[in-house]
Amino acid sequence: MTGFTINGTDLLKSKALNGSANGDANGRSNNYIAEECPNGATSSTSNANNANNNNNSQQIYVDEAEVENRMKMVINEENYSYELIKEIADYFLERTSIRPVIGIICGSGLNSLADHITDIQAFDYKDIPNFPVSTVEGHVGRMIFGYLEGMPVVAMQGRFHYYEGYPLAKCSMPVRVLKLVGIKYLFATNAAGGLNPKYKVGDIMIVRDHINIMGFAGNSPLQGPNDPRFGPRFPPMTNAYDRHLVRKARKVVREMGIENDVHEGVYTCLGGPNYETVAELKMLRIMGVDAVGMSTVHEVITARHCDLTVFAFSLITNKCATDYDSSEEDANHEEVVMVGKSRQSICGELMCRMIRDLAQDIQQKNGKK
Ligand SMILES: O=P(O)(O)O[C@@H]1C[C@H](O)[C@@H](CO)O1
Ligand code: HPA
Repeated sequence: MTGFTINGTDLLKSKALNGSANGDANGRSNNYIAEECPNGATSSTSNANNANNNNNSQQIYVDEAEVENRMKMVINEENYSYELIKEIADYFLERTSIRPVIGIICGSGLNSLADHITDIQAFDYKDIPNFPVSTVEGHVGRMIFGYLEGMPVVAMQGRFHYYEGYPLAKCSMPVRVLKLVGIKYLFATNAAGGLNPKYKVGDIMIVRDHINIMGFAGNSPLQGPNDPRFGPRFPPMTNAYDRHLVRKARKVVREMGIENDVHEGVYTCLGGPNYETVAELKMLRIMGVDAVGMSTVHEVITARHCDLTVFAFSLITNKCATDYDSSEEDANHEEVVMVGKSRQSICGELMCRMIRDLAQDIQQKNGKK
């Protein structure tokens, strides 16, 4: 027999059909009953409704936990439960006494942002149980705990991208680990193509907002069952990039005297790994995109879902070509990483000054309490 499904779950393969260890003597373990309707279609009801169910359909009893398990498998093959993420967070908490307030994600070519961290304790991704590994050049693959401008921080030297083959939920799973480690702020950085014609290679764009293009196609890091211990089913994204931190960044940039090289704009993430066509870039520009990349958006969505305060900036590593006769060199990762390295000191200074300023704010706030 085939054709018994609830939410895509093949009920015929369910344990309960063959009698469940958790069920009653008849194998009626839990709530769900699948019915083969006379026309061969499948429907489901709960036990509560079952008393009135006196049609001639064949009833099959299914283990509820099994159904839930299978739903998770169907929706997200690599589901990280709260418990598993907590295990990863505990791995760190048991090995370091540093309790970070800020988490930093280093973008392509921006590993050196973590060079400013002192008293470091580093963990290679490959040694962390259940943690993915970095496969992209320019992403070292290390988690670094330490102090930056006196603030306890943790930095990811290397992030995970959709094009590496990781589902979005797995790409941004480390953000939840950092949340359970105790961070309150997420500082995300990335390398991006400059689509706004005013942007030059080497400029910095403070991210004011994003357009979640992958979300338009129904792909979200929050897809699948929601665990309210992380956040609500339907989180708002109106203040995704904290306005106070954006304002602070503007002030810091003025103090550094680099306001001509720094912009505020809208970032978008595409799936990659290919760079964009001219037609795609033209469309993105019409939509209001200033910089194009392959990361960050899903991390920010995950961070806001668990109520982290987010700041992000993009290093413009190449100019996007919006006409076919453009004199721009074809986008390439070597250039991306090279520009990252050549602008590491300015990006590092921006990060350090932001954290210094934020540390003062936090101290003041704590003093007032
Ligand atoms: O990790 P980020 O977003 O900084 O890296 C960008 C996007 C791609 O991974 C890569 C393309 O060159 O750089
Ligand atoms: N497009 C997408 N991702 C990028 C780019 C780009 O031009 N540059 C760096 N990352």
